[in-house]
Amino acid sequence: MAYTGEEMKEKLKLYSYWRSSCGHRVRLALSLKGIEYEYIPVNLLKGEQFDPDFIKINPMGTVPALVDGEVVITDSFAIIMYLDEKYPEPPLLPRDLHKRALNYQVASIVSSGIQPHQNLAVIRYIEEKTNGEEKIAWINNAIRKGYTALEKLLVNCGGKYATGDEIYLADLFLVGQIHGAMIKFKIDVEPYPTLAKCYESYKELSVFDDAVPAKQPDAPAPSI
Ligand SMILES: N[C@@H](CCC(=O)N[C@@H](CS)C(=O)NCC(=O)O)C(=O)O
Repeated sequence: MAYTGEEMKEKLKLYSYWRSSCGHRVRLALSLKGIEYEYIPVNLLKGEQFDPDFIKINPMGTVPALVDGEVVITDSFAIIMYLDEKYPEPPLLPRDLHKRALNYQVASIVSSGIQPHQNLAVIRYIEEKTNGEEKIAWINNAIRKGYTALEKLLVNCGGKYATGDEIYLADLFLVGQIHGAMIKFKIDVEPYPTLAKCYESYKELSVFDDAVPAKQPDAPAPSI
C-alpha cells in the first residue's frame, strides 16, 4: 500500500539533513510505508538548525521535524510512532509482546544510549574542551558499549532482521545508527555478528537504498 500526497490532502514535510541518523530512521519509515513527502534540508554544519524560523518549528534545534498540517512532531521516535498509527501498513511493531518489547528496547538504546553521545553538538563541545583524541575515544566508547548491549539483546532472535524475518522499528533504528557510524566515524559492526548479519540483509532492500544519506537531495554530488 502507498500513501500519496493526493489522498493525504497535503504532503507531509520532513525537515532533515542528509547525514542525520535520526532523519535516516524517519525516511526509512516513510519509504517502507510508501508515504510521499516533501524533503526540506536543514544544513547542520552551517548551523541552520539554529535559524529563528527553524527554532519556531523545533525549539530543541535538532532534526528531524515532521509537519503534517497543523501537527508538528520533533523527535524521530515520536514521528515514527505517529506515522505507524496514522499509516498502519506495514506495521512497525510485531504483535508478539516480547518481540514488541525488544523493538522498543533497541530503539531506546540507539536513541538515548548511543546517538546523544555522538551528536554533533556534544562531540564539538568535547573537542573544544579537550582535544580531537578525547573526542574520538568518547565516540568509540559510546558506540561500542551500545553495540555490545544490542548484540546481547538480539543474539537469540533468529531471522534475517533484528527480531525475525520482518522489518520492524528496531531495524529502522539499527540501519541509521550502523550506517552513520560507519560513514562518519569509521566504526564497523563486524565485531558484532548479529548486528552485522542484520546490516547485510538491509542492504538487499530497495526501500533501504532509497533512504541512504548519499541519495538525499542535500547530499553533495559524488566526487569523480
Ligand atoms: N531525540 C532526537 C534527537 C535529534 C538529534 O539529536 N538530531 C541531530 C542529528 S541526528 C541534530 O539535529 N543535531 C544538531 C546539533 O547537534 O546541533 C530525535 O531522535 O529526533
